[in-house]
Amino acid sequence: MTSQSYRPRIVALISHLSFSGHPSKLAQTVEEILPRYASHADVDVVESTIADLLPTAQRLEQEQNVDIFICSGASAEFLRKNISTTVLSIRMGEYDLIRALNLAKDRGTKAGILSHIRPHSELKEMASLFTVEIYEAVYSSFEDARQKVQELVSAGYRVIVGSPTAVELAEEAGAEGVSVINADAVRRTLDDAIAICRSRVHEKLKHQRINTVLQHLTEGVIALDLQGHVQSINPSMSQMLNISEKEVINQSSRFTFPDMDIERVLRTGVGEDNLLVKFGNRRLAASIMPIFEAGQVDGAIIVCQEINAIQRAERHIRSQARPRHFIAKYEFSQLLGSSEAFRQAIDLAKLYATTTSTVLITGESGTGKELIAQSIHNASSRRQAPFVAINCASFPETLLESELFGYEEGAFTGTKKGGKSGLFEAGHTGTIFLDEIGDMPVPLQTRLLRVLQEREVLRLGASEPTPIDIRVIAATHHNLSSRIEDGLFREDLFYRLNILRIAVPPLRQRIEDIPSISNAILANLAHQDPAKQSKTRELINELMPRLLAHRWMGNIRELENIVERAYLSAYMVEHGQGTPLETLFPELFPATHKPDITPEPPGKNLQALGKAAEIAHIRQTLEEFGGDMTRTAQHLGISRSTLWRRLRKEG
Ligand SMILES: Nc1ncnc2c1ncn2[C@@H]1O[C@H](COP(=O)(O)OP(=O)(O)OP(=O)(O)O)[C@@H](O)[C@H]1O
Repeated sequence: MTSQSYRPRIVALISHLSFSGHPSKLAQTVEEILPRYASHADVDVVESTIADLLPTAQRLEQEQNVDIFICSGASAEFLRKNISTTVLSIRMGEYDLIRALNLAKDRGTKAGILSHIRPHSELKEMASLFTVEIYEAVYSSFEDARQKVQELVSAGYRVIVGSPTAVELAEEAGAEGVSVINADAVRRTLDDAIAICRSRVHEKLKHQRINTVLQHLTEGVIALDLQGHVQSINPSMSQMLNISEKEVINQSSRFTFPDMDIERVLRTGVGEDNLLVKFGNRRLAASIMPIFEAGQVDGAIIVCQEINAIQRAERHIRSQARPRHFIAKYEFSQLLGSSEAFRQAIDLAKLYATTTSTVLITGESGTGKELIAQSIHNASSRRQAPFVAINCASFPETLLESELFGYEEGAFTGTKKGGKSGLFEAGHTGTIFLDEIGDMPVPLQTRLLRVLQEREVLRLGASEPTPIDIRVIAATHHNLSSRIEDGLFREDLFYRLNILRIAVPPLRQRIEDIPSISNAILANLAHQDPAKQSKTRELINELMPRLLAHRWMGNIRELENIVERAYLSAYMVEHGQGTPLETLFPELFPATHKPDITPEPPGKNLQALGKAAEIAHIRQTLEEFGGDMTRTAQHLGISRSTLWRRLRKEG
């Protein structure tokens, strides 16, 4: 129901000393004015004897869902005491009185006015205007009215002015009755009745709306009356205090909140905010606000929240705020390398991207572990959420701890106001990349294990953990098994991390990628200078045998460095400035690189050579043939793929 669609149900209940069954004059008057109410209210006229008044009203109450009864004088008063539905009395107005007095004047007699409960203050003045002697008798019940009429008639009052019942009583006593109730009085009463019904519905709907809000609020709310008694309590508050609505309604709030000075708020009308109250062993943040009605304090409202819930919400908000730098840049399509070994690693990574499990990436420094981690994140369902990366080897233990887990305000000296969220919280719903996990101090490994197991983090100095939803990708260049043996890595953490594993091959095990990766790095560097690009390419081609034979301890990072240097040197080399390549790229021409043993002449059966000598020999031959793998293989009497394998094994 809306307040617009609502139609008040009103019954005009007209009572008589005796009732013939024919509509009375008053009933006819009411019926005549009803058409003007037809569009916005349902009004019925019901007549009964005074003796039948109560049962009739009760029957109507049950059958018709009546909003308001309208009734005259003492009948209204009588009904009000006996039924719960609102009863409005049809009251005479000043104008009705003037007309009645005018009538009495025409009859040339003294007039008795019969008023129900309240006398008319202006009556005396009015009477002098009409030169009529009047007497006002006030009655409180029907029996009282009958007695007053008899007294007036005995005292010589021949005209009695009053309600329809007073008129009947006057006639019964042999006097003339003049009714003050006319169409105007009925109209006024009906207008009042409709206004009351509408404002009640409006209030009811307003209450329903407020109640719906209260029912769904996560904050606990209690409303108190002026005496501090509980008027209502919402489900959150019941749950927080672990008490049922029945237990507290109409009870003094003093027992519920002994720490709160509720009386002072009700007395002074000044509320209090940010209070800390204890309820059992729960800590609540509370505020109490006065409720004003027509400018006067009429009660108070208490709003409570669990401190832990506030802290949780605050952390959640912090972890939702995503700084711009928590973004993964790389995607699988940007990763260079088409060698079998690298493609196998990437295929695995792509497969892992479809899951949310923890991934452990192993491989030497500079092999692209972080790029693979970023690509997994960007190919996963978490791509819209943060990607947070931290190098566990580059922080001292205490700093790493606060970076990862955050801290509460006051956890140690120098803490920020409001504390600080750690990277686990910052990466909530996304991915955290823990680089160099093998270097993480053992005490932090224990805390990390807890995060992985419980999926919640405990800030330093906090008592309540914060739930988090985060995917962990860890990477290390260490051999974790030997770290475990040395007591530097927790075995249980290793098993937690080692769910999905990717081993990224070092560059020396995929030397077939060197030409294409160098080209791609160069194209990226020199895309605005094609001439210089081709000069650099010539230089790189010249260096290629040495690039293929190099040990690449820094992997792609090192290759990037060499290509950059080649780019910067290409000009000098072209202009014959004479700087020998050995000087520009000393790592590619190591003096120590010369094998300790004198190599056998080319073509000698490889089986006869020791392992180190074998590799040295292969490298030298490769150099002699300008990096040409096919000719090198032919010369050595092995297949091209064996040649690849031998060079890789060296790594
Ligand atoms: N497959 C690749 N394609 C393109 N660039 C690569 C590739 N692998 C590595 N790189 C380059 O090498 C650099 C180092 O890569 P990355 O940081 O991912 O290596 P890492 O294995 O995580 O090294 P570290 O263990 O030292 O942190 C990157 O900046 C990137 O430019």
